[in-house]
Amino acid sequence: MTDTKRIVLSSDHAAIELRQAIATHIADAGWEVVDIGPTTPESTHYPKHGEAAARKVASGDCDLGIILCGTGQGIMMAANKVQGIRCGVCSDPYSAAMIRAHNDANMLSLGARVVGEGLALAIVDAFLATPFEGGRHGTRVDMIKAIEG
Ligand SMILES: O=C(CO)[C@H](O)[C@H](O)COP(=O)(O)O
Repeated sequence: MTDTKRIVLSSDHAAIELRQAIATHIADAGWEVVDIGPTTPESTHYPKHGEAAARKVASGDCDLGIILCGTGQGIMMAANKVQGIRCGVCSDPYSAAMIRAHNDANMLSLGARVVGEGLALAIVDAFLATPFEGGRHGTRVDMIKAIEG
């Protein structure tokens, strides 16, 4: 585990069970979990949940975020509209490690209709265990930040 501790979780209706499994898994591993729901299975709209989680990270209230929808794609798109957010969708642990190591991603997105629970937990573990490498990757992340203005 890095020294980052506080993780916000959110999803739409397609990913409530997987989100709750991830919350339990990372809390058991010692992370502080801020699960902002939703908790009921009614159909909802992923942009508002992606934005809400992203604002927790962008404000500094949380260090990292994990968000989920059916594919992980829509909620990732919403989160990335918030200034300061770098969120990637991952379906494998290698990519999850690399978005931390090379891209300094502060949010991970998962598709609950794409990955099963075991793979999702492995992806989350890789994301949370990997620090940003800096160096040449810092130059490139600074270029991403400059696009935001
Ligand atoms: O993956 C998603 C967005 O990228 C959503 O979870 C998905 O579009 C929801 O679909 P439905 O309303 O049919 O459950």
